[in-house]
Amino acid sequence: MAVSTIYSTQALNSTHFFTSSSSSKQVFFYRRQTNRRFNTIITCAAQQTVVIGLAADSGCGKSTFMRRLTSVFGGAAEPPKGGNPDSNTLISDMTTVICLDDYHSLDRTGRKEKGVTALDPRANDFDLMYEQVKALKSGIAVEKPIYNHVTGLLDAPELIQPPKILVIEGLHPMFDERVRDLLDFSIYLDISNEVKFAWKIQRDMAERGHSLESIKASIEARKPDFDAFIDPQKQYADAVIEVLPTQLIPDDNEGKVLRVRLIMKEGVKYFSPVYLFDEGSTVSWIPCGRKLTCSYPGIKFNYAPDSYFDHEVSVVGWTGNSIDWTS
Ligand SMILES: Nc1ncnc2c1ncn2[C@@H]1O[C@H](COP(=O)(O)OP(=O)(O)OP(=O)(O)O)[C@@H](O)[C@H]1O
Ligand SMILES: O=C(CO)[C@H](O)[C@H](O)COP(=O)(O)O
Repeated sequence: MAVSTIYSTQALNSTHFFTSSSSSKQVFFYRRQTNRRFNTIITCAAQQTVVIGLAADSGCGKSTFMRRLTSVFGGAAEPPKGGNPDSNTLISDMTTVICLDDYHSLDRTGRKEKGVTALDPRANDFDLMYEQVKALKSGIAVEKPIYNHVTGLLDAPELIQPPKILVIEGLHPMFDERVRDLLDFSIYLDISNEVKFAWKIQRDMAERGHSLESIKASIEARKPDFDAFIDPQKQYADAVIEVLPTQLIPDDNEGKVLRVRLIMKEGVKYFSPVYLFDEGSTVSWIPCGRKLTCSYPGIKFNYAPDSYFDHEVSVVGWTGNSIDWTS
């Protein structure tokens, strides 16, 4: 039996955890609460690698979310020491995050020649992805390829040792059934088009030197493949985080205040969905205006059972000023 607490907030009466086990090998996580209200330290004694899948389109916050996730498990996440400076891998005390872009079978030129995007399964090697994730899960090191985002080429492989927690993040962690079956837990970041535009435009203009027009064109060009190959994966996720524009501020143009829905599958082994106040009930909560530091109603929460792709889920939703997980 294993327990890992991902997040804990006293205010919401919520403890979010998942567990993993097998008959022959076991994984144990122990939670030690610190004095700080929102801080949780996790230690882990693992005999089998736990595999977490995180799926989302480009610019939808995978790296940002991953930084928060790995920090919950402890230690700073850094690229492999002494390795390729353009490696996409991040290693911390307990986790290794590998980016599934490394399984692109076609480099940038190859994709251009064949007229396919990186989202297209034909541009990715799912056989190798499956073999390597399976090996790591069984405790075997692998020589994983590197897709170099600076040059657009496939670089020499890097050695990846089996970690306690392996996170596979990228466009397709739940696309191939064999890879999907290796996941102990899966998360899909479902970012609405408006928010995706805002995040990607701000990042790609500031950090990657792209023009507004080229960013818009790239999002549009990817859309058919996104709809065909990326978006459908959310049906398989144990948790979906939907990010939408807020409805709290009428005619909001800034797009800084967001509305988030955490959709948690019921009946997932070792995963207990969080709830507000009373499990199974339907709750809508607007905190007292006198206690808010912003204009009323600055924040709103709700919680209810629901259905999602034919399965039962619990949904916690919130909108307001305090939901930026980038800091
Ligand atoms: N929760 C959030 N709130 C506000 N902004 C966010 C949030 N998550 C991500 N962003 C912003 O969106 C941009 C893209 O995020 P990030 O780089 O994490 O995406 P990504 O999915 O890893 O992208 P890529 O695959 O293209 O490298 C960043 O500028 C980041 O600051
Ligand atoms: O969707 C992506 C990653 O999430 C990238 O577009 C894909 O990996 C190709 O990379 P590049 O544009 O650097 O050639």
